[in-house]
Amino acid sequence: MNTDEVLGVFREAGAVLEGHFILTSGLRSPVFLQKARVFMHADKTERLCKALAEKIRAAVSGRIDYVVGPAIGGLIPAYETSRHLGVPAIWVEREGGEFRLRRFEIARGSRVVIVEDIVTTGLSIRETIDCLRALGAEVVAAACIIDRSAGKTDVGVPLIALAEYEVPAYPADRLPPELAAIPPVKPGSRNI
Ligand SMILES: O=P(O)(O)OC[C@H]1O[C@H](OP(=O)(O)OP(=O)(O)O)[C@H](O)[C@@H]1O
Ligand SMILES: O=C(O)c1cc(=O)[nH]c(=O)[nH]1
Ligand SMILES: [Mg+2]
Repeated sequence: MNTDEVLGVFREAGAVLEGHFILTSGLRSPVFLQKARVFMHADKTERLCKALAEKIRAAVSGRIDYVVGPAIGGLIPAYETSRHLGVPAIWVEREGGEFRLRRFEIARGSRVVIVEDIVTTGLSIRETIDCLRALGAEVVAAACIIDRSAGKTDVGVPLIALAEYEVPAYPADRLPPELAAIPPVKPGSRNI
């Protein structure tokens, strides 16, 4: 799938929101990709994640033991992508604000691929990598449906994006006036 097709799926699902959004990194943006409105549709999710699984297979040589999804946004795409890769899906979730693998045990040396929904700064992927490496896992790659940094983010492992879509994001103290005029909302689950 190319970027236009991926964005077409998001638009069709009403998942491209406009307003004033507080992102998980604290940055502010006039656009928010509400992936949940895509993932509520199994057919759309299957199409995206099958294509992402094919990109992962082409990019990663050697075995993949687990796909790991960072909750909440990564849960559904990680599960669906793992189905196409034929490997189990597990997830990290926040405990006291930090990602933990609370429900699973993995052997040291496990080769894992992280599957995220959206990447903006890569912060959430880097936190997931820290958690997995502390458990002795080898993070062979990270993947996402849409990379809002359009390839500029460095997460320290290869990042495989189904689509790259550059969207403006601003520090809170450097908002353009048209954005400052709109009351902000924070759709994500960090800190709630
Ligand atoms: O690359 P980053 O700057 O980290 O931004 C992307 C992250 O933001 C969202 O998660 P969020 O913490 O908002 O919560 P969610 O997973 O519940 O949507 C999204 O699911 C990614 O995990
Ligand atoms: O950076 C984020 O927090 C973010 C951006 C976006 O478009 N969608 C999302 O779920 N999170
Ligand atoms: Mg998330």
